[in-house]
Amino acid sequence: MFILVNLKAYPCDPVEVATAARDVADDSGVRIAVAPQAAHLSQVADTGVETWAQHVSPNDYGSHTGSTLAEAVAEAGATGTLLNHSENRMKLADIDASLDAAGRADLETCVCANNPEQIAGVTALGPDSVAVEPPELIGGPDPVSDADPDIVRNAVEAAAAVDDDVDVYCGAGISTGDDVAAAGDLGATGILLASGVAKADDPRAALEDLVAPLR
Ligand SMILES: O=C(CO)COP(=O)(O)O
Repeated sequence: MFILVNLKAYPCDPVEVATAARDVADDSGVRIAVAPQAAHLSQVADTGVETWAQHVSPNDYGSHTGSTLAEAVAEAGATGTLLNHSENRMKLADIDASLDAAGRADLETCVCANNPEQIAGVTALGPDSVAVEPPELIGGPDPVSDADPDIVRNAVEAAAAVDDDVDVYCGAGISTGDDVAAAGDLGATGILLASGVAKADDPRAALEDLVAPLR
């Protein structure tokens, strides 16, 4: 299982979380990546942890004020990017163009979607992975793996029907190792989480709990 920690715009210390994630990944052998704010990418990448951007713009170099170029996040040390997060939804054509931009910069890609129907649609665009995250469960106490297991099962099935080379992750409310194990049992090959680590009093302990069943 791949554990992708999205720090969103939470007021946590990105380097503290990144250092803990690096150590827990090294110790456990579990693949863990951290997706900080764009301005923190270099600091996070300097810890040695696998580093992802939260978004890249659909455009190339040029007159695009305020954009986050795929090339720039790669130069800052990112090796992957989220796209179309529930809190940063994109038009279909822009997801497609951002996937092209990520490809030019050699970034791994994970496109988020609300439900299995959208998962099928974004899988057709050819990302490396997709992540199903029901918006109503994001940031809440109930893990998607318990609260809506069918959405995960159906997302796995929907993606496989389009392209079975695309990995399917799930997220929303995941915060414990039991949640990670349950997501794996439903067919997900990774999880996307945020508050369970970024808002934890002890992010290192939270990460250790997440990987415990995977050791
Ligand atoms: O949106 C998410 C990850 O990108 C999920 O957030 P939570 O883990 O806080 O529910």
